[in-house]
Amino acid sequence: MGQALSTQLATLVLGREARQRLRASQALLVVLVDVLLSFICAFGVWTGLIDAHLALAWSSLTLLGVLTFYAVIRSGWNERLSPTDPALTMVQGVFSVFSTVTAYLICGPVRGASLLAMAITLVSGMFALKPGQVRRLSVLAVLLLGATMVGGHLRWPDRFPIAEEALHFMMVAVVLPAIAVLAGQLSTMRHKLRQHRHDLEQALEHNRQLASRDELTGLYNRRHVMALMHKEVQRAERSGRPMSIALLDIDHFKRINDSCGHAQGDEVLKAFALEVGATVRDTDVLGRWGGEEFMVVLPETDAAGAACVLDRVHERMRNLSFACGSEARGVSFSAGIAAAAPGEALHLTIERADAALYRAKEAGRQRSVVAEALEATETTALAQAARPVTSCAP
Ligand SMILES: Nc1nc2c(ncn2[C@@H]2O[C@H](COP(=O)(O)OP(=O)(O)OP(=O)(O)O)[C@@H](O)[C@H]2O)c(=O)[nH]1
Repeated sequence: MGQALSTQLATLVLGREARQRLRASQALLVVLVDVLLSFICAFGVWTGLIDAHLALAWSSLTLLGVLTFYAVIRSGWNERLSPTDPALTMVQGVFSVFSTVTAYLICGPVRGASLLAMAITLVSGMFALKPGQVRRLSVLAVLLLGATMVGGHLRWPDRFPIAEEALHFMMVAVVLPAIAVLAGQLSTMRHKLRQHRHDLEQALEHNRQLASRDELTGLYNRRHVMALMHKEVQRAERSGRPMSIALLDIDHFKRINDSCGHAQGDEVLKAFALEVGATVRDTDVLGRWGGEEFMVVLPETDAAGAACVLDRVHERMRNLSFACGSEARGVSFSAGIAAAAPGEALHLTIERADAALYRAKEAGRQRSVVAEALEATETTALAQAARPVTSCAP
């Protein structure tokens, strides 16, 4: 209950989207820092070190500014107003420099303390800005403070004695550029880290591919097909809907290798995989079972439906040819189809498909054999014309 309330509150204050939440929380942190600085200012007023009117004006304007930044980010306008820097870091940095310079002007004898706030501005910029931006911000800060010190001394020599201003300026001129240099180093480290993370993600993706894909054809490998098959069997068991598998084997593939070369054999395997993939449904699973064998898993499809799909694949293969020397050759395949029987172990369904494939080869190749339970009925690619077209719809 309490957690739900705090989640709701966090969503209300920061929004939902992760990046915007981060930006809003950073803007709120700046608001918090400026509220605390306002308290310090109030303490300065109370001790008589800072003029009350000036302190009130400074606090009001500063808080109004940083709250405006928060409101712009929370409303999502930042993404429209500043697509290149949606966190508004640079604008907030410039605002902060001006606000700190103003604090320096109004803080009387304790103005040196406001220089710390300038350092905070640049340090916070280190985490979000590019090195060039932090450099520009530090140059702006040094110049603006320098001008303020000179102007302050010329206008009010008693309040801004030359020795103190020179000392403050030297501090600023050393510390702020040093922060800018550190920001550059931090940015390089961040860049390297990002690059490493990117490389790591790519390596992981490559490993994932290797674990589940066949390198030659790009199809799922046997292990992954098995895993997907198990899932499909479970789904079929739950829904009570049919599911079939088909084991495809290219006919006389050894001859292709022997007479056209292994490299051409590889090309045939790739072309074959493409053709089968283009024929089956997107929801079907196609994988390389090994060598010149391929497995198709057909969810929500009974044996007759699977035979139709395989007939379409046979039909398509008739148009596939490849060059073997100066000769154009065709590719055919045989297939064994098995519909998973309710409660049947997957390896038994595979065995039935394998036995049906064997029968297809035995019967003369370039055909599919459907295994029905323990019996098998034969269909040939040519018999497709005799089937009702509707049952063969893709
Ligand atoms: N080019 C190539 N050949 C492969 C690959 N994997 C297996 N083979 C070859 O595929 C051939 C399979 O031959 P067989 O099992 O005798 O079968 P087949 O010649 O297709 O004869 P049937 O299946 O009876 O029609 C073997 O010569 C294997 O070396 C591969 O990745 N690339």
